[in-house]
Amino acid sequence: MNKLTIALPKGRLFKSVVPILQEAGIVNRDFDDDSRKLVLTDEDNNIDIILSKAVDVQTYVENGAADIGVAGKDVLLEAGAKVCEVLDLGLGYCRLVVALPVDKGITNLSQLAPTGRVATKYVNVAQRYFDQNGIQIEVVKLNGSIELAPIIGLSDMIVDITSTGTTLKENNLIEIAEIAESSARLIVNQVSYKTEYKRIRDIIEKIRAVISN
Ligand SMILES: Nc1ncnc2c1ncn2[C@@H]1O[C@H](COP(=O)(O)OP(=O)(O)OP(=O)(O)O)[C@@H](O)[C@H]1O
Ligand SMILES: O=P(O)(O)OC[C@H]1O[C@H](OP(=O)(O)OP(=O)(O)O)[C@H](O)[C@@H]1O
Repeated sequence: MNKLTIALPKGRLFKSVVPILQEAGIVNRDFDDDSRKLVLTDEDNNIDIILSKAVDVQTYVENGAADIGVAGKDVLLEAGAKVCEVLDLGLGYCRLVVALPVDKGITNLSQLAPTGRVATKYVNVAQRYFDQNGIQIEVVKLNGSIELAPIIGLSDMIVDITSTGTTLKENNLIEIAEIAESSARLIVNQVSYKTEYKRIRDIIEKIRAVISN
């Protein structure tokens, strides 16, 4: 049996995904939260778990460095990675939205000026969305705390994910449009899906059984 490699995001999804893999019997061992190890081997199941930044999981999977991975749909939409998206894990639900300061008095896209400056991590998603809506934008790429940009005048609006809505609210921002919904997806390398089809299907079905319980 060949060794399979599963890439997991180190961040907020990790704690929710590991118990699913354990309950599905795909991995037996425990994973120490405090460990700095980036490759965790489960000898019994012949599986390596590699831990990467959430945005990088799809890169490992697309290039075959990992056979399977877990990535947010937001990240997949942004990267456009050539991977097989095989299962919605129903975790990490959030929405990609356009938001701007409440005090601008704008409540929907049609009230926006024909040009504007947008701060975001999701530059491709944002560009595509505004192109489709005939609004010319300049994108300012940021890597976090996106909500800060319109407050301090770096941008007119933002494209970012929202979940509870707390961050938008606490920074006096209002959502004016939803671009997409997002949740964590199981992704598979296109070649591995063919060469290890039976084993990977078995893994998918075991995970499906756990999450549909
Ligand atoms: N507030 C949130 N609520 C629910 N899901 C979220 C939230 N923020 C992010 N997610 C989802 O979880 C995925 C991973 O997010 P996470 O914050 O762990 O990664 P990250 O933004 O790359 O963080 P870091 O840069 O700290 O590693 C995102 O791609 C998204 O799908
Ligand atoms: O609607 P909420 O429940 O408030 O969640 C939304 C926030 O969560 C994410 O930020 P994260 O915590 O990943 O920090 P970041 O700003 O550094 O990306 C996202 O970028 C929003 O800022």
